[in-house]
Amino acid sequence: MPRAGSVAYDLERNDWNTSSLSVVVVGASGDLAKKKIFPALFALFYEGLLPPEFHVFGYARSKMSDAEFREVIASTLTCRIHARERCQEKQEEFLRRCYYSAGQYDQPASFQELNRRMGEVEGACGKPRANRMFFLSIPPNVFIAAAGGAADYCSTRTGWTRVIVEKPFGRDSASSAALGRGLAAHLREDQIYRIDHYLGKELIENLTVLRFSNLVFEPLWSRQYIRNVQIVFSENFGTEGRGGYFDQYGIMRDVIQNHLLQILALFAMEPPISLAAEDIRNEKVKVLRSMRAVALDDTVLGQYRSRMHGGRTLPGYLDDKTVPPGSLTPTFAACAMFINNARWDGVPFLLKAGKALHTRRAEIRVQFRHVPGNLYKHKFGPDLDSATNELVIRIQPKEAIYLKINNKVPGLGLQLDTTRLDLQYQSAFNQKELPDAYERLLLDVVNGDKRLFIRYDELEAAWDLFTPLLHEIESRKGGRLVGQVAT
Ligand SMILES: NC(=O)C1=CN([C@@H]2O[C@H](COP(=O)(O)OP(=O)(O)OC[C@H]3O[C@@H](n4cnc5c(N)ncnc54)[C@H](OP(=O)(O)O)[C@@H]3O)[C@@H](O)[C@H]2O)C=CC1
Ligand SMILES: O=C1O[C@H](COP(=O)(O)O)[C@@H](O)[C@H](O)[C@H]1O
Repeated sequence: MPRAGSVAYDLERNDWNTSSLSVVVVGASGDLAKKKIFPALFALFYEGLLPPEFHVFGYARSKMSDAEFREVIASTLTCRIHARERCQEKQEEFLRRCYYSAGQYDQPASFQELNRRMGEVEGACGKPRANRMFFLSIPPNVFIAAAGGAADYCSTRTGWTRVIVEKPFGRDSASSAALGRGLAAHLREDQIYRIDHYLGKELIENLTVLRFSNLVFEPLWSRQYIRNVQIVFSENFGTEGRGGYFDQYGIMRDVIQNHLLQILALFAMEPPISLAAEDIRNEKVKVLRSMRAVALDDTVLGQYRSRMHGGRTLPGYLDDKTVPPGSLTPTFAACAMFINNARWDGVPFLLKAGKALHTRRAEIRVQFRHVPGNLYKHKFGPDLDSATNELVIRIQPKEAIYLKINNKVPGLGLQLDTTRLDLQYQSAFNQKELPDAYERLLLDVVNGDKRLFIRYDELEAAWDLFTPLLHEIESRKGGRLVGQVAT
């Protein structure tokens, strides 16, 4: 999907001559804030993509002064911008705009104090309007309290207030609905931005461009030509200290129900009537509602065990000290899903995700049907599948789009081989690094662009597809895992 414009802040929606922007990171002492949010904000600032009067406020229970907070942020800025020209100078400028306020997530007085500090800083910059963006980077048990604190005591009176919510958005349909009601008690839907960072990845942003701006793909995009679609996520590292969170959720909730299902919806949707957020989200939700819930018979689950690699013993899931002993939580899952509509009837969408596998990779693999009455059939031997055309969209690493085709090997004989039409991003676009997904998504929130955020009804439809299976698995033997496999 093309961006609304190449400029950073959209003057049609935000007049930065008369307004300021404050970004509040709630849970500023945490892992996500340090790993993703601060580096992304700095990258946007470095690129000149944030408005002139821009400030960052950290909020968490940990006690810190502004100076200590700036040190924490400075230690996180080893991001993609690090080696760039004038990075040090820009960092110092960025850090001068950062403030910290300690407080509890459920205490009005703490949020009132945050509001007072924000007002002070915003007031000093002399702009009559103040816009505020909150990123709730905290565990789910304090989501609602913090959303309430931010909305009820820190909403701006002169501009917009927007709140970014991180996954997990509940554990099943009922808890997600409860979370939705909790948020709705404090915020309007148009203020809530449910982030799924996979939607901010470059190749996912490109998916609709590929489909809808090339004549060659869209006519093939249906059951008539596509045999199956595989959406694959694998990581070559395990939970590594995040077991406390992960064990409560498992790979289905952590990756498949959100990241992979969102990719599926974008991949399979009908052409939207425009690129407007609601038109795109209307089409995505139709796909989700046309799907049948995942069946246990169509699912494989597993958990990684310890294994040897390069002379080293890699820990198993249960060796992670943050994982409860004897846990049956799946770290690997594969499931076949089906869309009951005219375009996709009978085509399996295989969603696979696993931690601590051999490689780190995320990709979409589209396998086409065999060529009817293929004149060269005898050249392929008995395994016609090896001659299947396949379109691969590699989301990460080494972003690429390639199409496997059958081709004559040059020379006098008639030998066929499978080769690739290959678009490798690094060489094609001469770009050493792509912006991180959080950069794109944070900028979208600043611009009020919701195309890449999850609407409430999409979330509801997504949980409806997985809740029966998750409940069935968890009711078996009081555990969460059906089978155990070594990676
Ligand atoms: N880390 C990641 O890679 C990803 C995280 N997420 C989601 O983002 C959110 C933040 O993640 P992450 O930064 O890893 O989380 P953390 O566990 O690091 O928690 C963030 C902050 O919240 C406070 N906190 C932690 N536990 C509790 C608790 N039980 N009660 C109240 N406050 C608590 C702590 O701050 P203090 O004690 O100072 O108040 C902590 O620094 C979560 O919802 C997570 O699921 C989503 C995708 C990826
Ligand atoms: O949301 C999550 O995503 C990460 C993978 O993100 P990536 O951008 O590094 O591919 C995953 O490790 C984590 O378990 C999950 O919560």
